[in-house]
Amino acid sequence: MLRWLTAGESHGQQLTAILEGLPAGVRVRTADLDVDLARRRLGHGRGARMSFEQDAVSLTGGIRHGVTMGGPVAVQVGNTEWPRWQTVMSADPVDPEVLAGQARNAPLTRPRPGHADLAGMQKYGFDDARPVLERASARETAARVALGAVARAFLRQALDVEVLSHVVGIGPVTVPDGVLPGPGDNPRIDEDPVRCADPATSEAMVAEVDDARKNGDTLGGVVEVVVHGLPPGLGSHVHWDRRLDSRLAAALMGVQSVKAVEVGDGLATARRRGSVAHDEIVADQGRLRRVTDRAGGIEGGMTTGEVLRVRAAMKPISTVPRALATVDVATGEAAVAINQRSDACAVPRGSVVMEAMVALVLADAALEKFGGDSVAETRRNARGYLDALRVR
Ligand SMILES: Cc1cc2nc3c(=O)[nH]c(=O)nc-3n(C[C@H](O)[C@H](O)[C@H](O)COP(=O)(O)O)c2cc1C
Ligand SMILES: C=C(O[C@@H]1CC(C(=O)O)=C[C@@H](OP(=O)(O)O)[C@H]1O)C(=O)O
Repeated sequence: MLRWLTAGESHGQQLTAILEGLPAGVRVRTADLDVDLARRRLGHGRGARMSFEQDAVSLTGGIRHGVTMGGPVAVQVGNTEWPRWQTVMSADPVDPEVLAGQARNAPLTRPRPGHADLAGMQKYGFDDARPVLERASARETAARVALGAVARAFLRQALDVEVLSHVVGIGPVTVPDGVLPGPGDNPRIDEDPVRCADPATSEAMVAEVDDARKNGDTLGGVVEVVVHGLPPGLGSHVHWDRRLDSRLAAALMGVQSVKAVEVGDGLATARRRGSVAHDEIVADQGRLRRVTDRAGGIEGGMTTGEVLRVRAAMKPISTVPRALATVDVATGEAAVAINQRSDACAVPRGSVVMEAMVALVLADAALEKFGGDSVAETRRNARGYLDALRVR
């Protein structure tokens, strides 16, 4: 079983993440994590913070000379803005007079509709949104992306699996049907300002983001994660919490701002007749494959061996510059919501986070199926299984 956990606040000293259960022998370097962390900072519509802050990543456990040793992999993602926040976010108590002089420490009492502020303040008994937003913030996704890079290395080395993603919708602008990136397409997609695989749609998406920003507004959208090279049989039909679709949905729903998850053709499938909803099976050079992939590579809670496609819909950023109505909880009076700097649209950045979540779930499902205390053993087990399938 692969387990992972993150800790840390948006303006804290660092994020900390642990990945437990990975076999020995996975080749992974700090530079591999840097690549994905840098991808998570890009995209038209990103906020100011993404350009001046850096992710200072270090691998602090589980890896020696670029190879995992079988113990928990520990990662730190330092926040380069920490010197400006170390008083306000100090773990130890600070002299109240020193704190009083810090403008950043002023209580945030005008909760933003759409963010975690109000529900978190009510639930935890705070008069200030700071302790809520610090952990609710998607800054935390940097830690997940760092672990996702490790999971991605394992999937590649054990199974030749490639996880990639593209943006299929921003606000009302959507890609035409049938746009499906191939295994080597991520670098090309990364070059696009909104990580869209279709150049004409990308231009319209950029215009939509510019228009929203000009009007003091924000946008959400839809991301599709595409996985090539999966064997059939990851996940299981036997129990709801072992189904791969259920595990993927939970992982993607667990990303800040995700409001819907769709597997394969998802909602469109519900509108079709059965005769044109499913993927017919043919024998092809000793292998059983599907003529279409409407199911998005999952049937009965298990991979089919076809391309996996799963979509996540992100709501618009809740820190809306044209600030929304709220109540100042300090006075009980009507007010406008907290509104400082913010992303206008985080969908391109979000797509990299979704890749990480999918990579972690798939790495877990692969280890459950094939086991292995070393990546070589996992690979051998997977080969044996695939050979047996071919014989049958
Ligand atoms: C990559 C990423 C970046 C985000 N950036 C911002 C942001 O700059 N400002 C903001 O208000 N919300 C941002 N969000 C969304 C908030 O984190 C989200 O609205 C909040 O956690 C509440 O969402 P929930 O209701 O889904 O939990 C971002 C989300 C993601 C995934
Ligand atoms: C810091 C990151 O994202 C942040 C996520 C976020 C939110 O509310 O989710 C709000 C913004 O932070 P701030 O309000 O301090 O400008 C984003 O910059 C990051 O992704 O590294």
